[in-house]
Amino acid sequence: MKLQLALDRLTREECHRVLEETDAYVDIIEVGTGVIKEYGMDIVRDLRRSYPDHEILADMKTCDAGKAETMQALDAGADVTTVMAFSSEATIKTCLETAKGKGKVMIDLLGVTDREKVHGLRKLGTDFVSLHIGKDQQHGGGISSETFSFLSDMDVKIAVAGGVNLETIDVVAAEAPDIVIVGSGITKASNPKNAARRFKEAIG
Ligand SMILES: O=C([C@H](O)CO)[C@H](O)[C@H](O)COP(=O)(O)O
Repeated sequence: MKLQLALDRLTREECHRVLEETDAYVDIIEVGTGVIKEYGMDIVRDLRRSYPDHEILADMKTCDAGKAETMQALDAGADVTTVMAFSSEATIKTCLETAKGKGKVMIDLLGVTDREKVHGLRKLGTDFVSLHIGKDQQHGGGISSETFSFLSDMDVKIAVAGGVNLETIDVVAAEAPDIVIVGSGITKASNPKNAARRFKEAIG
């Protein structure tokens, strides 16, 4: 299991500050959608330069213009970009084809409740998805073991995101996803370094 740190709702300086404290425990640096909206591809290039040995995911949340947005992210130095599962098949196929040989595409299942949709994504060539409970949905609870039943028996690489905290990490880790994504559980902690260390220890 890998730990992905989601940098969301932070200034450029705060992104650097959090990473200086936590990088030893983080496998994948996620440049969050809001941070990209604020600073553009420049922040992806910036973090690529500062962290040449880390995997970097640009959370583009692409839903159209798949070729241009995938190239933007990968050209800026991201290893992984994201596309929304609810996008058209044409967009998802374009993202997958564009990234071939250059990087990876994670398909964000935010809002998807139909397992047939995931079967359809598999037919398009998807092998990497994220189970995601969005920020605005988290008042109903974050990720739990029930979230994982949605993908039971599906042969895909799974990342999981959405309000994962130190109280829920053991339940999440027990489901053994490939990647656990944590944002505010680390970035808003009183001691981000300590929090990152505890998440990393919990996922083994
Ligand atoms: O993708 C995310 C969300 O949609 C905001 O852009 C977050 O990175 C993801 O939810 C993880 O953050 P936390 O929920 O704060 O752990």
